[in-house]
Amino acid sequence: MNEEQQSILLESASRFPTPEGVKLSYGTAGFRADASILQSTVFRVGILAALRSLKTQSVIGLMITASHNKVSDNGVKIADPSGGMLTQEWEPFADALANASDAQVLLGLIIEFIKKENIPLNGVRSAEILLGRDTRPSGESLLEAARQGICSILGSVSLDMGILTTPQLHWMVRARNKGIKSSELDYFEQLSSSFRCLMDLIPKERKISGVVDKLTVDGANGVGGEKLEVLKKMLNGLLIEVRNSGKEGGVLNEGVGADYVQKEKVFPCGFGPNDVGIRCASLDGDADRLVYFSVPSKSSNKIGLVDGDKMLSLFALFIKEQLSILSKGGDGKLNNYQARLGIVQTAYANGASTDYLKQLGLEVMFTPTGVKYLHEKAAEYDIGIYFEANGHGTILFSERFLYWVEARNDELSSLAKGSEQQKAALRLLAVSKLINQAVGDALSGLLLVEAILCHIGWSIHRWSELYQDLPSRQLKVKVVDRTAVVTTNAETLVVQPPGIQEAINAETAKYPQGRSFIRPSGTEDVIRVYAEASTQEAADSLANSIAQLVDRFLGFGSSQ
Ligand SMILES: CC(=O)N[C@H]1[C@@H](OP(=O)(O)O)O[C@H](CO)[C@@H](O)[C@@H]1O
Ligand SMILES: [Mg+2]
Repeated sequence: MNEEQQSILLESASRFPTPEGVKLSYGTAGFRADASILQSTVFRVGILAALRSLKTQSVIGLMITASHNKVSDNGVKIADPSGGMLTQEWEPFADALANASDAQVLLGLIIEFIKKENIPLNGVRSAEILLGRDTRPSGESLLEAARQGICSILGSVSLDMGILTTPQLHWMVRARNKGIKSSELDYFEQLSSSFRCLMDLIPKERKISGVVDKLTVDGANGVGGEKLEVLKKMLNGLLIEVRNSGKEGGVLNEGVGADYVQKEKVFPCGFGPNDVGIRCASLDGDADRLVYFSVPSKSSNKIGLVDGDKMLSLFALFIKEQLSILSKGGDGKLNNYQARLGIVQTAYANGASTDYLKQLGLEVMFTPTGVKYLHEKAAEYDIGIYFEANGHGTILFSERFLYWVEARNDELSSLAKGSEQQKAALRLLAVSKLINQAVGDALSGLLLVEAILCHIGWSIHRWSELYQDLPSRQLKVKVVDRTAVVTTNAETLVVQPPGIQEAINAETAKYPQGRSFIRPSGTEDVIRVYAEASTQEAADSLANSIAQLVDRFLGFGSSQ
């Protein structure tokens, strides 16, 4: 870095001092905090994005959002060239940058990192960053801070893509780096045309009227509702009513949204007793999470929740069926490919969903919590389906598999045009275009659910009855130091502190179908407790006992 570059960086960094006494960390979801203290963090993430772009010689994304958090919060995260999350190897550098005490320290860190990573400051390509933000009022000024950070690395270019859902920005970064059409309109066109394609491929005898009745969506008063209003006009054969689109004056995520609906298991604002029986869905604040629900009775605000596990099961059923149809065709040279279909869950997946998936003969893998882990695992398969119970997930198709399906489709076009095999190939290709390959995406997930329900002629109730969720309970426990808990085996076993896992085992063994685990949260200063058992009372009681154990071993009254 020459002197001119250094003095530009120093000058702009001095305009973004760090707030006193704040330590931030690039967790599972990037940096998040009250928006009023984030200017310097976002500025520095702008620098990080520019360096990442130079290092990879690719386009990088920078998204300003705090997802399902309250409206006064905000956050910032990076999309890597593939459209996925920032590589975990750079997270410590992100932490160091965000917490550097002043401009000089910051400059020192950057110079050292450029050297260590061998980042070409004067490479063939200069840095190029796509910027997106959700609807939070603080987004505009934070975006300006990001731009200043990017500009402080000489020659870097930032492109403001406006208000977007998080998955839209990830999708654009991926498309741009692949050299394919990458505008917001291209996104809508790809989703809507692949959805129409799936609908056109529904077998005539399965087109049961009345199934594709209207879908009613809670937009969390955020960006997802706004975008769905645009997308729904481009669809055929599906009626969508958006409530809480943000235009009605409701507050982002307040009593609305996928996180609220999934955690509280009650209907969101804007829904009520008149909605008994209808098919509803809820997006989170940046539209990367989706859950479905129905209102079972007029007399209560309780809902029937259809969560990420059930979406995963529906997708798995459909993909498995298409693969099986495709493998039945005896014709052609290309009919002997054994596609590997893998399912990825976390320990929070309801045990009944895992049993169901295993009964279908599917390979189910577990990773720690956080989509970056699930995504990585799913990418090992020809088709990898991953979901967190809270509704974040997608289906990944390997390049190799897609290449084969394209070739098989071409072969079938001449050998067996219009056959069931060819239709299955076309459906798989359409799903790979509809479902976001970069990251979980509520809008694309919603269209795939709708197309599949229509294809198999299922109501939300039939879907919900796929299996019966085991009663479960989640609790949070405040402890002295949550990092004292060290887990293994996809967070299902505790190895530190000694003795606690044995105590958990002994407690869990008392309950029929009992399962429980504890882990330190990656986004809150708590230990999370999860328990499942054959009845709700038993799950509650098991969770309470485990919480007491946590308190005994790690709480403020403990001797440790
Ligand atoms: C139990 C739970 O829902 N945990 C969430 C939550 O992580 P924790 O590490 O549990 O705080 O936030 C993550 C980021 O949004 C999300 O990926 C994850 O599923
Ligand atoms: Mg989100």
